[in-house]
Amino acid sequence: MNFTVTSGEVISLLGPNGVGKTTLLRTIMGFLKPLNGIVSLDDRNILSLPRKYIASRIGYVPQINQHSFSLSVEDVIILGRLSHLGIFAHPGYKDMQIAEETLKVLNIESLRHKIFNNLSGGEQQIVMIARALVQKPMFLIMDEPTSNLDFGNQIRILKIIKHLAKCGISVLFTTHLPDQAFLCEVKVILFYKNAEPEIGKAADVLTEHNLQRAYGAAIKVITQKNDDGSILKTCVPMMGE
Ligand SMILES: Nc1ncnc2c1ncn2[C@@H]1O[C@H](COP(=O)(O)OP(=O)(O)OP(=O)(O)O)[C@@H](O)[C@H]1O
Repeated sequence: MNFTVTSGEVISLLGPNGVGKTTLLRTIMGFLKPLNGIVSLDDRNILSLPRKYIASRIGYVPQINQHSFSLSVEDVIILGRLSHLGIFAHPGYKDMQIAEETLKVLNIESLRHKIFNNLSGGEQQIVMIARALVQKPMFLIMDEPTSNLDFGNQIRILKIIKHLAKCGISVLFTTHLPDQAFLCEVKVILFYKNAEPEIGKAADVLTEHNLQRAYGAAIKVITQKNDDGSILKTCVPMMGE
């Protein structure tokens, strides 16, 4: 597969469990060596770039349950600033201010003194997003960022993704909910188990035929009109016989 993520572009990766979405994200970040081909960042092979440089350009939010911190939420978020600091430097006023703003934007100020390990899965997820955002990356990669979140927080994260894109930040995120790709009107990459992935606009790629092919289940794509006249598509998996 071949694709480019331009400034301010949002791409959503969809496909069945185990098809390789996380593996692709880890390869893009240079954690894994590609079996074939090249991942370029700023026109340079990512494998030739120092880890710290990559961390200052790409923020990563892994799938939940991959982190354990006996630190306060505030301290976990501040850790995200490390890629901008010298080896012996301590976070300064500017770093604290960025962390403060991010706590506010994500509406998690009340969690600041709580110990990360004692938070609920959804709360931990939002803190990990905050930790990536304080890096001020030009490119944010998120692996199922809304998987543990209630509807309110799912929408909050999707709005943040749209806001980041408007600010010129590129976002690549995996999801098991095609509705999110429709809501954000993003470009999607739909993976199949035994075929080349399909890349394009959500409305073109996420058809009933393609979704059934990808997930092996009948999925209805329902079109409805919003109050403002705009069209919204939503997916409903069918039980079948
Ligand atoms: N470290 C590893 N060593 C060996 N195989 C691995 C490793 N990590 C993942 N795999 C395998 O690679 C395949 C792709 O896994 P990956 O996690 O990329 O899938 P995914 O599409 O992200 O799945 P999900 O939607 O369930 O998160 C799976 O078969 C998985 O078992």
